[in-house]
Amino acid sequence: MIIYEPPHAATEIPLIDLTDSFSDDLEKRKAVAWEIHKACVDTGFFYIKNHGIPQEVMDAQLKLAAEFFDLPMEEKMKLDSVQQHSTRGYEPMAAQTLDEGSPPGLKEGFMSSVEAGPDHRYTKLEVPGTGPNQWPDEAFPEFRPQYEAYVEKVLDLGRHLARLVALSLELPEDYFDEALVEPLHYCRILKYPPMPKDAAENQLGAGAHTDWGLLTLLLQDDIGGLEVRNADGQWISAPPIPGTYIINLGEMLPVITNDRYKANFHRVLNNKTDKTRYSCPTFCDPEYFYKVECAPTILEHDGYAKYPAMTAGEHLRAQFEKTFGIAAK
Ligand SMILES: O=C(O)CCC(=O)C(=O)O
Ligand SMILES: [Fe+2]
Repeated sequence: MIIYEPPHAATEIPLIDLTDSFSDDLEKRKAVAWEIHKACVDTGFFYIKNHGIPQEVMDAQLKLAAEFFDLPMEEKMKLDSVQQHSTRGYEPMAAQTLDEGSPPGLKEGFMSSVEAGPDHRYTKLEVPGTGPNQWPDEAFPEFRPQYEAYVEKVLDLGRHLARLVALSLELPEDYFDEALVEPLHYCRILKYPPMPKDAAENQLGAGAHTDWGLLTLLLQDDIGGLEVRNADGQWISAPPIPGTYIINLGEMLPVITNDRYKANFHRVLNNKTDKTRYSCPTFCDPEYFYKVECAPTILEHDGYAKYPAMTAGEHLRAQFEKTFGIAAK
């Protein structure tokens, strides 16, 4: 029975070893799921190690990010995401305001999502925000194949984590499988330059926000700056730990769990070093039409759903429109 426990005010983000989660022994997988359960209740954030993605692949993705942002501005602007209302492609510096009332985050980005060509069901159904990705094929032909191979690996890890989350909620292990056959994913690379001397007092790299979907798998380099808000409202640091991913829960998990699991606020501080920070968050979210609703194990216990069900894709789209100021289409 999954009872409600008030969260502890964590002072650090737990590090979970995934080795046993790949075991054939269900009890071993459940033991890892229990660690995840505790982290989801308290912080909604945890590091994972021994997750199966080789260090070389992680390093190569961050190197690819640096090489992409080094392209001439003219090449990057050919992929401008906001101009094309697609949210895919290049995100110029300071294009996104995650924290209303604060200056836009001082970061530059690139994002890919589901590759929806003319025959894709999303295109046929005119799903908002859908379409093909924008790749720098001419200026940087190696970029797309490497980026896509990385996304595939991370989404596999996302599916694996979703199975552990299902176990952690006493649900069938495959509870989220259908939603994640073709996840409505977003993979971003982000560049946070050293902060200019004249930056506004409240300038951040990325303003405080909660992520919007199911699970985020964040790869960060060794510069640091990510902070997470704990149950007491204090900001705690999520420093780089080599070889790990930081996993955090998006806004769908509180809906699924009647708030047992947290989608905590996080932000990226001013980059006060003289080096550029690179990160690569991948948002592993359910397919567009998936109905996000209170899970049966929770409903059985609580007797009611705290939130109305929502369609995964509609929720994500609304958040894109809000933070990038894109006109709804
Ligand atoms: O760059 C980071 O470390 C975090 C970025 C982030 O929180 C996001 O893109 O949602
Ligand atoms: Fe985030």
